Amino acid sequence: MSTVTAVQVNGLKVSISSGFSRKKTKTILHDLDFTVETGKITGLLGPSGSGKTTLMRAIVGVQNFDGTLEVFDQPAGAASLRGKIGYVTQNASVYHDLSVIENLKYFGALAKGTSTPRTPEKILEVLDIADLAQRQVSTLSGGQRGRVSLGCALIASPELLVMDEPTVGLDPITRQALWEEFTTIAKAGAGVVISSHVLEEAARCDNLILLRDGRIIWRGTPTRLLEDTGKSSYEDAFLAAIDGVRS
Ligand SMILES: Nc1ncnc2c1ncn2[C@@H]1O[C@H](COP(=O)(O)OP(=O)(O)OP(=O)(O)O)[C@@H](O)[C@H]1O
Repeated sequence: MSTVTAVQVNGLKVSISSGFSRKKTKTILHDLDFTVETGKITGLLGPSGSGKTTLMRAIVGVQNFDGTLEVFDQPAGAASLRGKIGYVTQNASVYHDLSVIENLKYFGALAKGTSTPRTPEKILEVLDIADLAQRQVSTLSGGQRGRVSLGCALIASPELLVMDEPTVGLDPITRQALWEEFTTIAKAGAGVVISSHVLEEAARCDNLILLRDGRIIWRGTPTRLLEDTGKSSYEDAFLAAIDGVRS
């Protein structure tokens, strides 16, 4: 399978105005350059506040920025990208007063016209939530709700899937199942960008981008991260990289 560039970032900078007169400017992302390819999982790792969510928001087109950010050769946020990108936010974005199947049908209907949606039944099967189909979302546990939210993003068969800590707070069995699903999605040809706090999950990514204070401090494969830092665990390697190894 040939890979194509899903995301091309050059000189990306995000600044936010704050204060009473909005005269104070804080730079959140500094001059980032990287690419994301289809067919691969790109992991965004970094301490809390390092800029992972802001970067994902820029990729999906809901964050102002300076520099160049193209998704499938279109400027981020272009109308033509609608339906091509699935975005899973940290907080489950689903309708709590609808059932699981109603949510899936709704998001599937929205996707019609811009992509070829999967069937709700397929999503229930893939995410192993068929037994929850008729349940109202408000009655689900946090982890179950997260899976439904993921399902609502997956139903559009996005060509680029951007997920902000989709496995946070989930039990190891569910995490394992979801990572298998992410791998399947990437192998089927989509680009997958995923942020995570669980450093051992880094091993499941094809490429890693380590962020600190809005700067990329290291980029490469998981194996190279261990080699470059001389560590045997991703947790130690990450801490070593944060302490100063440069790509
Ligand atoms: N609207 C905003 N106004 C001011 N500062 C902001 C705003 N949005 C984000 N920030 C700041 O930008 C920095 C990066 O935030 P961001 O949420 O992107 O980090 P993160 O790596 O995703 O963090 P976490 O892992 O805790 O979710 C933080 O210092 C945050 O406080």
